[in-house]
Amino acid sequence: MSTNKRVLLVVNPISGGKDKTPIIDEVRKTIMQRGDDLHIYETRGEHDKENLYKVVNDYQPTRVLIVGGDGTIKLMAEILKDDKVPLGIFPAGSANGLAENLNLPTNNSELTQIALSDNFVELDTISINNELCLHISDVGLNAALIKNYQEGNIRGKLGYIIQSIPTLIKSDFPFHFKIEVEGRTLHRNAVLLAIANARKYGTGSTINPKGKYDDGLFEVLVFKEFNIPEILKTFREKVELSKDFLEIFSASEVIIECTRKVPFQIDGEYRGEVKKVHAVISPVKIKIAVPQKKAEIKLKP
Ligand SMILES: Nc1ncnc2c1ncn2[C@@H]1O[C@H](COP(=O)(O)OP(=O)(O)OP(=O)(O)O)[C@@H](O)[C@H]1O
Repeated sequence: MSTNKRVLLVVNPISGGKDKTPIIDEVRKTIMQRGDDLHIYETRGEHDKENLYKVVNDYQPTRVLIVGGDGTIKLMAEILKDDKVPLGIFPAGSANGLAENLNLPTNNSELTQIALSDNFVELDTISINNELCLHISDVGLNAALIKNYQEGNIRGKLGYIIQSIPTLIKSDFPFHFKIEVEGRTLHRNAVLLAIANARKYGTGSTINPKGKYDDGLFEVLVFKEFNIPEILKTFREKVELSKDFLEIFSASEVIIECTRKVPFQIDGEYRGEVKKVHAVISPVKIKIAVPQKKAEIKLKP
């Protein structure tokens, strides 16, 4: 067990509509038992980046624990910018896309032990339109759903379910995309085009069965039709999806253009409508504490 760590605990009080007190209490207790030092920062939703830059500079944490969803993990990764300070994650968002891929337990005491442990994975990140993406970004139907969710006032998975039917009715899919990938130019009609570093969405749906977090590549996923039986298949552990439904390209860079503006999201945060998306694998890697073995098996299938 390593001692004398300076642990920064970053808590998003609103994420997932859940009370974070039991997690904070568990972390406080464990840190005290270990004789480590703890500093807690609660996000406010405004000026968090500037505030956290200052906290990191002043406190010089040796470990950062995050209680929140992908948005909060991404915020911290953007501030730390490299893999020197490992992260420990407590999935407490509405849909925990990144954590869904790491096989983390749900029990707070186990999560705390893992978050402070020295068993790590190093994850690739993607720079998309000059913004860091850790998990999945997409243009099309899913981004429209995220926009409607963020404009609605019900948090958590229920909020997404409530918005799904109106999103489907209002959305003007399919969209026509020009895709420049690995020296080829392709034209595709699609309902949704995703750039994925991960295998699963936060809902647990496996959309990128061959995805590896640490191979220096991401996948471009072209969902060509809105096909409910195929969508339901993605919730199984071993997935074989039809090529008429989904086409996949592995790449280190892609340029996507659409003839009209399409809703766009990065790691669950809506970023407006765009006509062009440029994604390239980023030099930033992030180091995350994970359970021994289990996560390795998943990440290197
Ligand atoms: N105290 C706060 N009040 C309001 N918004 C906040 C606060 N702290 C953080 N936020 C917002 O929370 C979002 C990040 O949430 P995160 O991804 O961690 O969890 P989430 O449950 O997935 O979020 P959401 O339910 O909004 O999808 C950011 O948009 C950020 O601005």
